[in-house]
Amino acid sequence: MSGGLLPEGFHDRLPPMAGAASRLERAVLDVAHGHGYEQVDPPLAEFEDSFAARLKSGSARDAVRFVDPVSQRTLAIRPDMTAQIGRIAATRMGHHPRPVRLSYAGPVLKLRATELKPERAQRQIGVELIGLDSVAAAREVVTLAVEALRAAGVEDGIAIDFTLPDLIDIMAADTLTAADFAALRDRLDAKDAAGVAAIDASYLPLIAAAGPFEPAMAKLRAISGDALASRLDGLAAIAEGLGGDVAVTLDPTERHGFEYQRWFGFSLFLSGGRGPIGRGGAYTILRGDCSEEPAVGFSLYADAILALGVGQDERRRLFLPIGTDPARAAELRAAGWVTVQALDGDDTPEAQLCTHALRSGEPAAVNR
Ligand SMILES: N[C@@H](Cc1c[nH]c[nH+]1)C(=O)O
Repeated sequence: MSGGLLPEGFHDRLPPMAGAASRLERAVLDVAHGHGYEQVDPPLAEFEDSFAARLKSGSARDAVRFVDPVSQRTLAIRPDMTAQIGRIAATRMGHHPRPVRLSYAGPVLKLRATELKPERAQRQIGVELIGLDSVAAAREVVTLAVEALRAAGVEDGIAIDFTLPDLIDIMAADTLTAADFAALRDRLDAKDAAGVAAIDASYLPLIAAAGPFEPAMAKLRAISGDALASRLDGLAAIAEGLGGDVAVTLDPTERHGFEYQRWFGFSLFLSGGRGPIGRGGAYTILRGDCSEEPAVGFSLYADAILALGVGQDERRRLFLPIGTDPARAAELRAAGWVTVQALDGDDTPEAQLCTHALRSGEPAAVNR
């Protein structure tokens, strides 16, 4: 058969990965629940405009779209869940006192894959805190992301890279022509020092103000003067909440993957991984009545985390020969065993991928 069973970028999750995926999801949502975040579960697809217009600077660019034969309207499959959480907070939960703390988990579908991220069908697990984007709110969300990863079984190797997605808007929008401003953003995105210097050499130090957090912050403070002082103090306070075992870096002009995040954003990495395992930051929700509402949150990318082996517990399965007393079997399950009952006399522990077999009423390791 040509082309395989599934389109490129789609995959089945088999045992034991599918089990690891649901344990990861549970662990993250439980930590969020413990901090007051309650779960919402929006649908897989909705009106395209919801994705395009709910978040300031958001778009439906990444979404697979189709015309719904029933409503005759264009629907989009969600490429990201944050806009849906924003819609819920702004509409059906619009009357709730702020801040509102919500969590979510579910599949998303990207229109295009990239070389670094060939998967189109992915799963997000995240939280959004709606109504505030203060330093205290940001600090809560960032530390929650780290706590959730730890609860999911990540012991070490967590790294956070902070960015200031609207930094250039603040520093340069009023001082450059629109064309130069666009070119500057483009060259900074490409980290092209010669290109930046050709537009305005005074922005060149921004490229150098990247790397380990403290020295990069010092460089950025030196360049940016008073305009950014309060933001940089805020960022320092967020980073301070993380403790010494998280590697913190700053890449102040990084905008890739931060379409709608504004005053601060962050990418999460695990050592050994190729790309980010999550992103987050502060953004603005557009309410239907033209008013705006600040928010902050993060999404973890389950597939990227699972690819690093997180949450795969040792498989321990106990084979129960035919005729095993059901009461004894129940006792063993209550003691934590996974039991696999033989259904006929020909069945074997090996065929059932069992690590143990019940011999004379007690579990014994199967020699393989
Ligand atoms: N949903 C964003 C991350 C985010 C959540 N909240 C704010 N930002 C992403 O997946 O990249």
